[in-house]
Amino acid sequence: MCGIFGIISKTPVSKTDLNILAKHSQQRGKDSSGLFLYKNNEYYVHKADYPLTKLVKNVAPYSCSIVMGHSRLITNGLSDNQPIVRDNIGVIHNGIIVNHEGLWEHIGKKPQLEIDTEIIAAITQWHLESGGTVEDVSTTVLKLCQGVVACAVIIPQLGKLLIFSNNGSLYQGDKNDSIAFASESYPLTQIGCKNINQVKGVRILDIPKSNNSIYSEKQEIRKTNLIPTLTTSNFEEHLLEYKKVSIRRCTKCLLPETMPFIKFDADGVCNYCNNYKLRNIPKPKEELFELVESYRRKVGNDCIVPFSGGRDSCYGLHLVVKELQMKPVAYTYDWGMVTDLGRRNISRMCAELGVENIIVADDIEKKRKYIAQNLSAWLKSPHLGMVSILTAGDKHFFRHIETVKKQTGISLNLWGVNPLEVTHFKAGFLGIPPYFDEKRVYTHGISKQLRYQYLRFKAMLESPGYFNASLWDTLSGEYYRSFTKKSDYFHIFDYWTWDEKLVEDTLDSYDWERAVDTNATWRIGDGTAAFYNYIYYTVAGFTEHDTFRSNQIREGQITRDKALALVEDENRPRYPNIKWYLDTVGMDFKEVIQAVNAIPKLYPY
Ligand SMILES: NC(=O)CC[C@H](N)C(=O)O
Repeated sequence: MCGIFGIISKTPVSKTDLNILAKHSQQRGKDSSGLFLYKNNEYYVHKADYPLTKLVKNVAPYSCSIVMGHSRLITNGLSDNQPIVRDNIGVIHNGIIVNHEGLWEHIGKKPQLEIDTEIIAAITQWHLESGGTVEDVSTTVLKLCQGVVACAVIIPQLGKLLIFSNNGSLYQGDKNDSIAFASESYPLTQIGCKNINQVKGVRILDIPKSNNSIYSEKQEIRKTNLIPTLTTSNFEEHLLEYKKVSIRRCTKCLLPETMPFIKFDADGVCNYCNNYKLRNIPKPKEELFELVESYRRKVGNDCIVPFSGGRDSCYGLHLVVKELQMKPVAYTYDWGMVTDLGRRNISRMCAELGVENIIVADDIEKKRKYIAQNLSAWLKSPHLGMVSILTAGDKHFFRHIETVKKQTGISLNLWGVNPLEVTHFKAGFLGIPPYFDEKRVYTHGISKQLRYQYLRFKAMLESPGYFNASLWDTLSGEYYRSFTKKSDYFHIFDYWTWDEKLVEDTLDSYDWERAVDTNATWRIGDGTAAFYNYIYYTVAGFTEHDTFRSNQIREGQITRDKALALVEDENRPRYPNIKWYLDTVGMDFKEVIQAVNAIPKLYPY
């Protein structure tokens, strides 16, 4: 999530160290920035709506002996920035406190800001007012708050700085006679810290006492709303079509005649069924235990779990911690299309399992602008084979995982990818035939990739708007997705059966949040899915859900009738989610939906 850091020294901080720490923090969030400083016997807060490295340059706090920084991925409260100050207590926080709204009543106080972080200062004050000790502040905060709390709490009146976390996204190290902390260990090694250790629990440091108010510089409020509040209208909701389509389907699974490259045999069974090889047959778990043995470490984390916050990676993280007994780092790439709910589930799981979360956050405004450019181009010449351009930006996930491996020194990756999630059809609509022997692969053959690029280029020529600033972003992401060598990785679901009921029941035990607009639990952390599935359904009469449920039928997990009933429910347009998507990319709901509805259907109508 956000990146936080601090240097607590008796002499002016090193400019080089400060720049390194600020730069690294920015990897974790770059929506806004903040500094907390001590100079001339006073504490100061500076906040800005631009990157932290720029703020450091502008404020130039090089004569200060205490500098703390915050590089924010905004999740709660757009109108506030960090550090927050309340009752003259300063806080910088990484994480999302998922129950903050309910806590205000418990402590008998009222929020003054929108941001969840404020509750940390308020609980601290409440604890101290009720006669609690400084030593126990963190226990009280962590007992009450659900979700990740990795923070620094500055109490000038008492001359104390507390740094604490419930998931380990916080490290501390020594350098000469100063102390430094950061969200990750890597920048601390870069500045040459010794005795670097992970902070799970609390460290209490002495800082100069001051009874004066923390001086807070007025902040600018950003213009682009990165976390729009949902405003709904019946008019818009009614624009969304959901027509029952009468369409020929495979007699065994649900795939319809509009599925690319589908062929039915004399019994009406499709080639996807006839070529299907069972996927959900786990190998003995002992094999995986043996494979990972040499990666285990006595101290520190030993594997990376790619972590989107969706149901499969959340369940995978649970298995890695609870069953495989490993100490993972959960790696998340936030490109601006992780839903608020997805972010909250990331926070819940990491806090509950005590797992460090390394997040790489992209330039969210830019990424969303790219989506808007591509969506506008798409709407000018709608082509189902080009829908995937809307999610091209997330492929940089594969680039950043390499950075995370390098920075943590951990090579082992354990993936929780659902074996039944196969969506051939997206490239199928572009003209790429299904490759039935495919397992879950992360590397596509070069020739397949070239063919894909060729067909896509042809489709792009139909709408010149595709040749926009995002093109390099798309191509470079795909390059990393397809061509970088992947080593030291295993799939959790090669060893544990993927059983939907078990997955959902397990996640419920973590209070995993479900979506308000669908009964489905798949893809609810992905802000793009509701919209692209709306396109597929409206034009082709099926969605990803049909392909997923069809695999479950083939695996013998559910009957065809049950699957049919499920997709009828799951394919319903998800208005709040589609609205969120179009709001975040800044597109007009009515215009976009009317354009989608007007696309000629692929089925008799
Ligand atoms: N990404 C984060 O860690 C967010 C911290 C806090 N919830 C905020 O919105 O600022």
